[in-house]
Amino acid sequence: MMNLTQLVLASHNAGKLKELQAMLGNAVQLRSIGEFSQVEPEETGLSFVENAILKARNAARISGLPALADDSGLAVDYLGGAPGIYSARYADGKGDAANNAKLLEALKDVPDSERGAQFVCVLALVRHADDPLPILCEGLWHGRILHAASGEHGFGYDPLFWVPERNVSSAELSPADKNQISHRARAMDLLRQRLSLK
Ligand SMILES: O=P(O)(O)OP(=O)(O)OP(=O)(O)OC[C@H]1O[C@@H](n2cnc3c(O)ncnc32)[C@H](O)[C@@H]1O
Ligand SMILES: [Mg+2]
Repeated sequence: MMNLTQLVLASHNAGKLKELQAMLGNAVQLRSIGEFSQVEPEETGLSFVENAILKARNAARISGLPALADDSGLAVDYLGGAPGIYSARYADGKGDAANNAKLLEALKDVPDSERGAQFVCVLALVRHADDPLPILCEGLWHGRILHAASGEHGFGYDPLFWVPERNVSSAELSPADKNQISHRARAMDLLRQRLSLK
């Protein structure tokens, strides 16, 4: 279908690169878009799908290579699905710690029964910048927002995300365990099937 030995990952997030490369194993080598450009495209879409496609096209254009993008985020039930596609910018670009602090504040005094949340991941793969048929795969991971951060692994909102099937936070899972069950793992399973990898 395409030369997958040279796939560029359209992400400036080191945590994503690590997880996606671990999931792909030796089948495909991901090159970071950071090798080609430090400029991050503006994520102007209204959906995870639109932003994933936008990032993939931008990376393919800059690198001249097929590109994989990951647009992801945390949708909190009590907040009507926020921060959602704005998860990275929730605290106005001040970073993971500020995002987490803002989320805890927004859910202050909200009982466990109303703290449900989903991690969402959309992967978009384009063969070239103007590809008329991007491959799209999505994954959801259901959990609950904790009252305080816990755990050192992962990145982003992981310390606040309670994983009911394991009784730990997502940041308390080993990287290998997270990569078996996360939203990103589910999306990647679908992508592997679509590409006939495995
Ligand atoms: O757009 P790129 O360059 O890929 O990097 P980014 O970090 O800006 O990525 P997004 O725009 O997709 O925003 C994703 C947000 O959701 C968070 N997030 C996504 N997946 C996560 C995960 O597995 N664990 C914790 N937080 C996650 C992440 O920390 C960001 O705040
Ligand atoms: Mg982003």
